[in-house]
Amino acid sequence: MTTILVPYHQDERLAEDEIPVPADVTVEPRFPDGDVWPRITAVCDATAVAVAPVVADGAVPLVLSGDCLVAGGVIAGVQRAGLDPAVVWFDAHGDVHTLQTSTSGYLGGLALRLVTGAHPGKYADAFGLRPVSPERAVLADARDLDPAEAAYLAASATRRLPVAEIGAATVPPGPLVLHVDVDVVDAGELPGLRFPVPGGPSTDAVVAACARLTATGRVAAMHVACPWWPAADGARQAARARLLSRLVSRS
Ligand SMILES: NC(=[NH2+])NCCC[C@H](N)C(=O)O
Repeated sequence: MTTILVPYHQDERLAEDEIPVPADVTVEPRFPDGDVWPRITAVCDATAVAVAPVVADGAVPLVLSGDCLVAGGVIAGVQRAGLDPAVVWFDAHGDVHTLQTSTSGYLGGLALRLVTGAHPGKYADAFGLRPVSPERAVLADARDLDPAEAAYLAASATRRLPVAEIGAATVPPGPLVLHVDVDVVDAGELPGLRFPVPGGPSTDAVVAACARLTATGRVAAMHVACPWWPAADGARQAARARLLSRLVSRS
């Protein structure tokens, strides 16, 4: 397995140990000056450049970043290797806002919607992502939807499933990209998240769902997004390292 670290939240570089995992490759994009969108898509493009050769070699890259928006880069890298993946999106949130519906302005809250084709001029087109059709995207958990997101999903082909129901038979056929925002895990087990949501599945349940999908042999790449604040102390840092190592090994 090749572990690719993308130590960014949007265009902000994270501190050295903010994603405590040993990495084979660290992605360092070259940023244009100015607007945040070309800077975000520079991260996605550099991620795709790192992912594509690993997939083309028949290996499964594991990408770790600080930000859900990196998912598009992972998917684009898998596409550059000649595959047409569906997406399983583990997240406490829907991430299906548009610039018009977001009430917070947090761009990570648009991430899945961007991957499925929203605002292509700002995102997908900039790094050659072919948007994933909404019926080839499944939301795992997404227990904290804003009203506009609930309205969109009620009419969308993107399905929502509890983590316990995620498995070979319930996800789309063909190759898969797994996107796991660590905030899918119950906030009580993972303090210090940017957008904590209680009432979620345990770490064990999330790791088991990822393991069920890995066992299908259809996982082409995995992205673990860590939108958390810097760890407040050593115990919290150690807990994060344990979570990531379990997700990486899916056991
Ligand atoms: N993947 C995430 N952490 N998303 C957080 C989104 C929170 C909220 N729904 C918003 O759009 O502002």
